[in-house]
Amino acid sequence: MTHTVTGAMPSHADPATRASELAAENQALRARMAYLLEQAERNHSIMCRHQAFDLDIVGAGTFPELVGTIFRNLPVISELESVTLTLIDEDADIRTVMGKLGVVFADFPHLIFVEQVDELGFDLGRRNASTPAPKPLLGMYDPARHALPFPNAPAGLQSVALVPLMRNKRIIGCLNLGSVDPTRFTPSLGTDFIEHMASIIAICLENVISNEMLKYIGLTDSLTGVYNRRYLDRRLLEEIARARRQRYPISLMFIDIDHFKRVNDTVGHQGGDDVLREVAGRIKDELRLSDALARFGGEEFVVLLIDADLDSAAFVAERIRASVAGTLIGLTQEVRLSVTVSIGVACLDPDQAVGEPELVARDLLARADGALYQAKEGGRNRVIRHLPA
Ligand SMILES: Nc1nc2c(ncn2[C@@H]2O[C@H](COP(=O)(O)OP(=O)(O)OP(=O)(O)O)[C@@H](O)[C@H]2O)c(=O)[nH]1
Repeated sequence: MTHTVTGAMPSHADPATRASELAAENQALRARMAYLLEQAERNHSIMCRHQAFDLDIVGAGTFPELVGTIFRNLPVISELESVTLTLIDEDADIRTVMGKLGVVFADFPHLIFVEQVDELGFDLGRRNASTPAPKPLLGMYDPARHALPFPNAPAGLQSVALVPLMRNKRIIGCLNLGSVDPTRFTPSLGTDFIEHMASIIAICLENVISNEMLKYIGLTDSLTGVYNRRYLDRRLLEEIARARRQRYPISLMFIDIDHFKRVNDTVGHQGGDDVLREVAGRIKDELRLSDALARFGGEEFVVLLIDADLDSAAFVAERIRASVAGTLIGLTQEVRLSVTVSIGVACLDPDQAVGEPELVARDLLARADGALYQAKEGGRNRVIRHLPA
């Protein structure tokens, strides 16, 4: 929209003509003012929406909360038809950890992972510490060229901006913006605003990913990759509360590798570690996703089974026992070991789970541990249930 305003030219016309000229000039100035005001208000509103967005993403505490906020809010506040995010995840660490923390990637169809930075499509040349960050790529949407950043492109997509996400001179991914307006992203457009937005998103992503990684490390056993005791203690309290509310039983297994000292003595500590990893894997293979497996320390594992009574827990325990005992564990081509486990199982009946959750948890653990002791005493390589009195 353009407005032309008549300049204040001296007029030699008669007073009536002069008055009507001034009135027209005045009206044009008012229209111009109204237009500028409208623009200022619009810009102010965009600024406010972006500030609110920045606060939302800075406040996101988890990875799904952050990417969810970006995909939900950015298209609305920026009036875009498509917003996607590509993250570089060389060794699939982000996907592995987020998956273990319960992130369901199917919930985020606009989240794309690539292994290598050159898959993002920027002209990177030879980069070193002083090379400036690559500039955003703006231009017409090309279905073939933009298939990776826009896997589910909305109908009528016309122009796109691929904005690198930088952290400490390193490209961590790309923010992909798409519009049905062909003039929205043209190569000549200034990119300061979208670069600023991408820099905030990059900081938030890095923070949240580091936090999730730390959370994961704090809750898992570094040797076997299964949960650790701290996680299980916490989860057990939550599950006791939920089982009481929803009135279903939960069961707990104590699993201990038999004569593990002998294993260490025979194949050394490294070999013993390999056996621990293999046993953890075999236990895991027999469990449902909702069950939790933790290494409790040494050669002892605990499994928490949700919505499982004593019979079904003992059935799973028997499968685990058979799986460990059934196939030799191969440490090298030559060294193959026969390993067995003893398992104690106890169940928490929601009707009897009264009292402080900490005491209920301690009692359940003690009952399963007591059953394990009986399994050891009874000759090992067996499952013993703790029968309610
Ligand atoms: N390789 C390895 N060994 C461990 C680890 N943690 C504990 N151990 C060993 O596990 C063995 C446990 O031995 P014990 O508690 O005597 O029990 P056991 O030999 O398994 O005998 P039973 O449980 O009675 O069948 C000890 O030798 C520990 O040194 C570990 O992280 N790696």
